[in-house]
Amino acid sequence: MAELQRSVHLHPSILSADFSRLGEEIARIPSADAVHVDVMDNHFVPNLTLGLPVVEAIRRATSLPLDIHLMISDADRWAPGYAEAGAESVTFHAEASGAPIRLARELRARGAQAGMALKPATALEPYLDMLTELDMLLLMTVEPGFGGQAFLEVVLPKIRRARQAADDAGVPVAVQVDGGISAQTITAAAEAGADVFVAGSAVYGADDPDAALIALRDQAAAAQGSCG
Ligand SMILES: O=C(CO)[C@H](O)[C@H](O)COP(=O)(O)O
Ligand SMILES: [Fe+2]
Repeated sequence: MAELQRSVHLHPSILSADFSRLGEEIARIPSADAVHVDVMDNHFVPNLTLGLPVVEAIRRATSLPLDIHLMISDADRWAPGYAEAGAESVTFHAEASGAPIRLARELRARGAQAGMALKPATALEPYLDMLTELDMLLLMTVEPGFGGQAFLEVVLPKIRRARQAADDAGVPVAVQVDGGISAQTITAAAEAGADVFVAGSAVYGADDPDAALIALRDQAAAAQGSCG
C-alpha cells in the first residue's frame, strides 16, 4: 500500500511550565499545534496536577487547541466534562476505562476528538479493532506520571505496529507519542510512524520554547519524509 501523506503536529506539555503563570507560559508557544495538558489524580498515577477548573481557565487564556491527557481513574465518569470544557481532543487511558468504545463515542458526541492512551507495558493488539472509534492513539513512551523521564525505546515496535495496522485498515487515526521526546529521540519516533509529538522538558527547558518546538517539528517532518 502506498505511504499516506502525513502531517506532523507538535504539542508542548505544560507539565514543564511554570504553573504560577500558566497564561504567560502558553503565550510563549504561539507556533504550537495544540497545548498538551496533563491531568493527574494521584490515584491512576502517583502525582497530582490539575483538574477541570484549571482546564476551563486555560481554555479562556488561549485560542490554541487543547489536547487533554487524562491520567485519572474512572475515566468513563470524568472524561466527558473535559470535552464539554472545549478541549479539541480528550485522551483517556485504556487501563482506566471500563467501556472504551462507549467513552470514545461519548467524547465525539460532545464535540471533541477521542483519544485513547496505552501505558508502555499495555498490549496494543486487543484494541486494534476499535481504531475506527478513535481520532488519536497515544502510545506512552515513559511511565505516565512525571515529566523529564527518559524515552523508552522498547515502545518503538508498538508504534510501528500501530501505524501499520492503521494504514492497512485505511483508518485516519493519529499516533501520538508522549514522554522523553527530544532532539535525540524524535527522529526514531517519527520513523516508526508517530505523527503527533508531545514534548514538555525539551520545549519549556529551552531558552526559546517556540523555537524549540519548531525545530522539533521540522526534525520529525524530515524523518517522516525520509522514510516514506
Ligand atoms: O504525560 C506526561 C507524563 O506522564 C507528559 O506529557 C510527558 O512526560 C511530557 O514531559 P517530557 O517531554 O518532559 O517527558
Ligand atoms: Fe502527557
